[in-house]
Amino acid sequence: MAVQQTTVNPDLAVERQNATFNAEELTYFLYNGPEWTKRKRYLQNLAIQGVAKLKLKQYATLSREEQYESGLQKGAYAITMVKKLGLKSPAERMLFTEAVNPHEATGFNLHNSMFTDTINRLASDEQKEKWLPLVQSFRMVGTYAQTELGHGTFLRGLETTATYDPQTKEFILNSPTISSIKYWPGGLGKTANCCVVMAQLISNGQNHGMQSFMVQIRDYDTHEPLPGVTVGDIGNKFGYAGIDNGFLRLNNVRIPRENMLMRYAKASVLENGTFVHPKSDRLVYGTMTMVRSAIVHDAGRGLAKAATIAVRYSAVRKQSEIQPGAGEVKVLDFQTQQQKVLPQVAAAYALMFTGRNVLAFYMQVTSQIEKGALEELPQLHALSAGLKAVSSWDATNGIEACRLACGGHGYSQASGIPKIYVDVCPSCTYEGENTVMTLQTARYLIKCYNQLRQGEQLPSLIRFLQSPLEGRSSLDNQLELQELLAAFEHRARRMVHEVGQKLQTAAEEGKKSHEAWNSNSVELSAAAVAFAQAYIVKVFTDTVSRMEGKVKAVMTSLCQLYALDGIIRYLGDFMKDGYISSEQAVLLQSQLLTLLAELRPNAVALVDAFDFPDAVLDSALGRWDGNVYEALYDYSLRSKLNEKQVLDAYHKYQRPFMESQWKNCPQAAVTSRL
Ligand SMILES: CCC/C=C/C(=O)SCCNC(=O)CCNC(=O)[C@H](O)C(C)(C)COP(=O)([O-])OP(=O)([O-])OC[C@H]1O[C@@H](n2cnc3c(N)ncnc32)[C@H](O)[C@@H]1OP(=O)([O-])[O-]
Ligand SMILES: Cc1cc2nc3c(=O)[nH]c(=O)nc-3n(C[C@H](O)[C@H](O)[C@H](O)COP(=O)(O)OP(=O)(O)OC[C@H]3O[C@@H](n4cnc5c(N)ncnc54)[C@H](O)[C@@H]3O)c2cc1C
Repeated sequence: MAVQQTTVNPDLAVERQNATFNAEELTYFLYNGPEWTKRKRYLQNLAIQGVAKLKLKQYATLSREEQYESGLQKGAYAITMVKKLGLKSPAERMLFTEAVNPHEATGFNLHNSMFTDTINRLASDEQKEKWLPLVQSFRMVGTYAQTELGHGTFLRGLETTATYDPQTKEFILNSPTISSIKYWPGGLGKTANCCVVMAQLISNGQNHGMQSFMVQIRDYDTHEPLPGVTVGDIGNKFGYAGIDNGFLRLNNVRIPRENMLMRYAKASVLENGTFVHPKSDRLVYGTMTMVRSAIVHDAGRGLAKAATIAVRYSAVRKQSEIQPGAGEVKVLDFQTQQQKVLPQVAAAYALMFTGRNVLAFYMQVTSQIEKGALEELPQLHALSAGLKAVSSWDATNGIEACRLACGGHGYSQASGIPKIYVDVCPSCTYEGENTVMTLQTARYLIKCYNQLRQGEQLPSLIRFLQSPLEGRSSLDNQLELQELLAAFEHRARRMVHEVGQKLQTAAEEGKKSHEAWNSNSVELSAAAVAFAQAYIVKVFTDTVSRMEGKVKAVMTSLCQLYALDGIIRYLGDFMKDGYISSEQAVLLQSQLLTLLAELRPNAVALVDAFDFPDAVLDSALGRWDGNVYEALYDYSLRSKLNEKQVLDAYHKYQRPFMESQWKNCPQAAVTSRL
């Protein structure tokens, strides 16, 4: 029987009353004003009511197969409604879809994202004209098949081949080895009937590197695999149960010449098999850059949900006394608890702001690329790769910190946090494994360092590298945002210069550059992280400068907390060259604690401002009304194990085992009750 509660837990209500700012105003800032906020709420309510009508069981109680089915059902519903409502903007589509299947990946995910985006980006106008109507009407359901069993990171090592046959004007696709089997693409196993396959293009006996090809893998009507195609689901994973990540083996599968994606037409294979190089070999990597840019905001939003759950729960969970005899306190009143959850709130805001910023940069560079100007592509690649790594690492660690902050109940699926965690943490791996991504960023930073040595001007993104290395931080207890930013930029500058110098020395000593690179790669990766963190602090400080009134005051403290938390975590980096002195370090540590106390009364309002509906959080602990115990008990009553009092497993295994144990025990036969 469901336990009903309508009133708000007074412990949570009082938190909202005590806030020093109006959470609604911050919500307006996050969602571009009152009108957009209204629209967001309208769309999310519509989605939630629509899903309720589907009468689905709670996600956490479903088996893998049921989660896959529920994913398709909800995915289909979301797509139908998005079309019906005519939602064109990515933000509207994201908000609607998030409310339908929050952190529940579906078989359609890759169709809607990487598959469609790759066609838009890499297909010629004629190809788009042919495919997009089929894609949009779901006659074609696709995915992005790049990774193989043997290689995900090293794309030049991919083994799938597309060999051009000038006689028939076809490509012949093959997976020549076990390690060349495509492995991991989302929706490939059971849902997709087509995919963009990344394969080595071989023409006139020459390998021209990775290109993309449209390959039909299943019959449009029967959905059976086509001849030469072996395809299936890869099996259960750490999470992502709703999505059929798949394998694909191709054996002499022929596709017409026109199925090579030919947007950058000069990259196409002429009928006689001559290959004409595109303006940049890296244009074929464009979809990955787009998703890496999008991951930053998604990581922040995932962390924001976990932080909402942990903060609200910490404000209603009472445990132990601070003052002996004075009664139990909210766990949020413990300084240690504040130190666990408040930096996560700060990081969530920081990543969401940065995510918007990098997406805007992505759009700007993409429109330049469309006009043939590729100058800013290296900056975009370096920035998106580094931010993707730092944001997904921070969100993953932060979500886990939030789960631990919820004590035992955090371990229950009812908390909602495990579902968020398993959805966010693979972003450390997919779209470029994080360490590999930081090393890509480092490659760019070192290039800039070398340009600087040649006396060249650097692009604005990286201009802070030009400032002098000497100097000391002026940080004091005012925690000026510009001083905090200066500290992050100084640290990044020092780290890039230091490792750049090491590479330079190695070169002068005649060491091979690739060996020097590998033996300095821990430092190179750390320098890239420092660069990305400085960028995030910059975006956060710039964003706060555009705020007003009480919201600005609170967000300034939150920004200070974000920066201070980073400085304290990486204190060695900041002190190494004496930029921050021991006295300043002591001061900053105590300022961090002061900030925690200062922000404590606003903790609930800060997470309320994210404006997540209960259905999106899907959490007994993070619910708006704070009635967590009723919700937890209700969740338990609905456990499948509770559908019967005595389970078949009792008769099949437990009872026979018990009997086998007690048969030699004389006392055991005495009674059936104690
Ligand atoms: C819902 C989840 C769905 C998930 C889906 C997936 O996971 S899908 C699967 C996701 N899979 C992955 O994410 C796979 C990850 N792996 C990769 O992306 C690549 O193999 C690599 C980048 C690691 C190396 O690539 P490489 O061996 O070709 O490169 P290199 O190191 O020899 O550098 C050569 C030059 O290229 C430049 N450059 C490189 N990338 C880009 C770019 N995107 N843009 C622009 N430029 C780029 C680089 O800066 C360098 O420039 P420089 O200095 O010469 O001027
Ligand atoms: C949930 C999920 C969904 C996915 N969806 C898709 C999809 O839709 N389509 C698709 O094509 N793929 C997909 N992938 C695959 C994903 O893109 C790859 O797993 C990812 O790119 C990492 O490659 P890898 O698995 O080969 O890791 P590896 O490269 O084997 O990484 C193993 C270790 O080696 C290290 N390493 C590797 N190379 C270097 C280097 N050069 N320098 C230093 N260290 C290195 C890494 O840091 C890591 O510690 C998905 C993966 C997951 C988990």
